[in-house]
Amino acid sequence: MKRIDSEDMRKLLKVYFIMGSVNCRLSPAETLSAAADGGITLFQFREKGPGALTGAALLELGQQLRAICRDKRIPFIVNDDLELAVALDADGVHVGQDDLPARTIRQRLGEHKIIGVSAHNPAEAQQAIADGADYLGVGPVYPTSSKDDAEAVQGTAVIDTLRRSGLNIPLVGIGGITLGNALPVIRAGADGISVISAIAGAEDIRETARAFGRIIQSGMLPE
Ligand SMILES: Cc1ncc(COP(=O)(O)OP(=O)(O)O)c(N)n1
Ligand SMILES: Cc1ncsc1CCOP(=O)(O)O
Ligand SMILES: [Mg+2]
Repeated sequence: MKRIDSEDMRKLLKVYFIMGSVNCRLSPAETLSAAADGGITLFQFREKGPGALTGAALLELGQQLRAICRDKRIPFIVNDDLELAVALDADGVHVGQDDLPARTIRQRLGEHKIIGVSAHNPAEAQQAIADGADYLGVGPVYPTSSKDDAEAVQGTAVIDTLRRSGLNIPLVGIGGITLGNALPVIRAGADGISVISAIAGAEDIRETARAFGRIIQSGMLPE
């Protein structure tokens, strides 16, 4: 099977929801099901941070969330952990600058899986593309409390810089994105937004996911 087409990738990135058990107010299964009902377009299982599950419990949660994604027809990406991704038959893997190189992931998974790479500047983006990345995660755009070791806040300027340098690869902005500040990320050139807390911690998860979709689709804030 062949690599995902760039235009199909852009569609999947519109509302990219990321979470693990530590991010959830409800159970992870309830959280993901509600977000899926609200129309998220891609999901990343990121079991990370204080209190994160390991071993059999990690695998069990991964299997549960993977099954929900299959049922709702949402592609399932695993953060960092290539072996977990293989065990769960994930649709792809996301890696950062301190993780396994995208080239290694591509060699192991083959052409048909989705590979995402975090990039903070044009040089990292170029390397990711050369290594076979299908999309980039760029940020943190705004301050975030969901990642202790996040790089410095970059604002939307970093996305603008990447696009002005001629890079056309599908990309999402990430970090501190809310319903109120998502539009500038899209206007700077991102194909979508990637969100943990604004969806996982929302009072109404389904409606919040739905509202993100409307904003990204229309390019406008609701009345
Ligand atoms: C879509 C997306 N973009 C960026 C990241 C961050 O990846 P990384 O820099 O490896 O940090 P961790 O998430 O592993 O802590 C991401 N996970 N997803
Ligand atoms: C994983 C990650 N990478 C850069 S910022 C971030 C956390 C995003 O979480 P939130 O949407 O809650 O700010
Ligand atoms: Mg990582």
